[in-house]
Amino acid sequence: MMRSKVLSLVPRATGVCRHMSTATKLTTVAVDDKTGIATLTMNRPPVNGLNLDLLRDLNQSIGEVEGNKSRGLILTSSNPTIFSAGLDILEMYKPDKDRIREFWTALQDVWLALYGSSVPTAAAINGHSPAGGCLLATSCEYRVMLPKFTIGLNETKLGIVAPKWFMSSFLSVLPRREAERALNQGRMFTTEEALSIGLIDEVAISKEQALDKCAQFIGTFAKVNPLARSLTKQQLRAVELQQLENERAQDLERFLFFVNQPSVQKGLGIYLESLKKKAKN
Ligand SMILES: CC/C=C\C/C=C\C/C=C\CCC/C=C/C(=O)SCCNC(=O)CCNC(=O)[C@H](O)C(C)(C)COP(=O)(O)OP(=O)(O)OC[C@H]1O[C@@H](n2cnc3c(N)ncnc32)[C@H](O)[C@@H]1OP(=O)(O)O
Repeated sequence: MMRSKVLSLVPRATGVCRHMSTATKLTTVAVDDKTGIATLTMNRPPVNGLNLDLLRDLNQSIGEVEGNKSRGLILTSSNPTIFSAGLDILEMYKPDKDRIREFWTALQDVWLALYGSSVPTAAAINGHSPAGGCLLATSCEYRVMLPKFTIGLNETKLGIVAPKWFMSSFLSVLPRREAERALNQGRMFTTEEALSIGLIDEVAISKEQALDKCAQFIGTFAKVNPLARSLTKQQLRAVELQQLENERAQDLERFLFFVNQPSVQKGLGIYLESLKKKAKN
């Protein structure tokens, strides 16, 4: 039986209330009583764009899963065709100067929490997964994707640069040569291409099957000592995690400097327009 809990959206003590969302549920956590596995579902229409509110919710939900003795975490989306469209470009285009700092800090928090999670993690990628969506998926230990969608780090195509820690997640999954080429090209892979290159681990024909396959992956740790497993994972990921921990402030300043460049703002504006035009047609 599923014990489902919808998270409350109480602002964190350090948060700025003005920017918090309303009663909209942006993530839900459901723990399967039988398996003890938590499914964390993103639910921010129309495309699960990672804005400040969704990032804060994600962080809170990952924290909850860490705290509630779940045996694993499956990340997925309530949208039938989009896992996540990546960072909400509206947060970066003509940004409010305080909010954009909170936004990037929240993104750092989510990556540190997910990539560094002590429980086994898997992504059921039930839709397109560009850029920040790919970051979330590659921060997990296992990926199952549905056919006919795309995944990748397309930043260079947008005239922006994936930060080092985006690259770390990518490099933890792909051979360096493949990762380098894909990053430089800003390449989006189809499900079939992603499978053949190793960017995803399995293909499923439905979301239900993807969730099952993710649960099976998490089940492979059933007979492994949980503390030994979690310390092993954390040691394997320690260098990348520590690097961002040590450089958080510089990483934020680098991002702010880069994103505020007139040429970058211009590019983001053009890209947003093209997305809107496409949506209308
Ligand atoms: C020297 C430098 C050193 C270090 C670097 C330092 C700093 C680096 C600086 C920046 C790094 C930033 C890293 C960025 C990461 C990102 O994630 S950027 C976001 C990238 N995402 C995308 O490119 C995806 C764009 N979207 C799509 O391709 C499609 O929307 C979709 C395939 C996801 C879904 O397609 P459809 O179902 O057809 O939906 P629509 O296209 O019609 O979209 C509906 C609606 O949503 C809006 N929208 C889509 N994506 C976004 C988005 N990412 N942000 C904001 N809004 C988005 C779209 O405009 C439509 O809106 P409406 O017209 O309905 O209002």
